[in-house]
Amino acid sequence: MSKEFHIAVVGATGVVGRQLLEILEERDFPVAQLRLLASERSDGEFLDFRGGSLLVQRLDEEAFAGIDLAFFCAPAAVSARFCPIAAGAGAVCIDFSGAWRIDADVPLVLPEVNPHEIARARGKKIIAIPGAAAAALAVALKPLHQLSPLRRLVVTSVQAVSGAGQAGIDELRVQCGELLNGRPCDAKVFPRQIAFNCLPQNGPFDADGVDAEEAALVHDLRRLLDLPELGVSATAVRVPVFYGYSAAVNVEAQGALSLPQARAALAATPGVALIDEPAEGDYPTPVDAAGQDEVQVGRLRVDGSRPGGLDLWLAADNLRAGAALPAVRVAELLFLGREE
Ligand SMILES: NC(=O)C1=CN([C@@H]2O[C@H](COP(=O)(O)OP(=O)(O)OC[C@H]3O[C@@H](n4cnc5c(N)ncnc54)[C@H](OP(=O)(O)O)[C@@H]3O)[C@@H](O)[C@H]2O)C=CC1
Ligand SMILES: N[C@@H](CC(=O)OP(=O)(O)O)C(=O)O
Repeated sequence: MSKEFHIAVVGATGVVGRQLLEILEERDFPVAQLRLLASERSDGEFLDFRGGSLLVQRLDEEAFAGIDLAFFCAPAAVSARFCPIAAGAGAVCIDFSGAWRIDADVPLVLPEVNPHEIARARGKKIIAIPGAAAAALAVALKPLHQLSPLRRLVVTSVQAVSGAGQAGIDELRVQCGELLNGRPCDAKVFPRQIAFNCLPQNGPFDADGVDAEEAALVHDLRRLLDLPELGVSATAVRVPVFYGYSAAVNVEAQGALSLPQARAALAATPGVALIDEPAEGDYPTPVDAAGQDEVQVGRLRVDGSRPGGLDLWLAADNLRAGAALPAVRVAELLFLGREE
């Protein structure tokens, strides 16, 4: 009989955690035992898995005994504290948060983009998954970089409220209801009203006015593409969209990027869906990307203002394509030797 694994999911009740359970089920990951962990708020709740109901338990230091693989889909502070504890108990940790991505000793893996990092990940106990924005961008930009090395990017990152977890979704829903009924609304999760608005802020600003999400996007993208010197100018905007990450990207490559070449390279890339029929009004949107495994790319245009210039627009499901699916693929590569 093939081996089955003892798995813990920290943050199982969150939006990423629930998406992860769905994908483990869909892809038939061999699970001997699934231990669902969350904060004390969810202690005693049940979540569905493979037709049954599993109890959610409060995360504590004893939670990782006998666990082979622990997915961490909780806030970064939880990962920072508990990944070493889980690793000490013998588990391999796959972390979705930003806690470990800047640690050069921790592999940052996205199977479509840097599968060679999997070799480095073997033997490591903590492995990081990139943020959803960097993941979607890296998948779409790698084939263009292979055509002509990238010199500089200008990215406007357009992020759904689900990027801020279940609380972000709830805040948009409540604010829409209040405003449509002529009542004032409170902002608790986001810094200002998000309903019917756009906020050029996703995290705290540093002393230079750079938003934490922008800095993380630049860092993760350079690391994934193995281009530490890549010029990236990023602006992250939170928009009143429930699900789906999108971005407008201006690419400057070292040599000319022709449209037919770029289209052919993107169309041939696993993990990319080229949706680029502007005359028929066919282009990616976050609503269409939600629920899909691929990063959708379209609106390809030559940027005639500079040599090697190209503009594009992309959209991807931030929870699925940008987070839970890459994490399960990493687990498949590490534990099952499964290749796509
Ligand atoms: N949302 C997205 O698009 C993406 C998110 N990520 C990262 O994934 C992680 C999870 O995000 P997301 O699912 O959106 O967030 P949610 O807020 O929806 O879920 C957070 C989860 O963490 C649990 N949790 C919170 N505090 C603790 C604690 N002290 N101890 C144990 N569990 C705790 C929550 O449990 P409870 O329900 O009991 O509160 C819940 O299960 C974050 O690190 C985020 O940055 C990464 C890529 C994309
Ligand atoms: N921060 C992203 C979601 C995400 O990718 O999480 P992380 O910060 O761990 O990369 C957002 O707000 O939309």
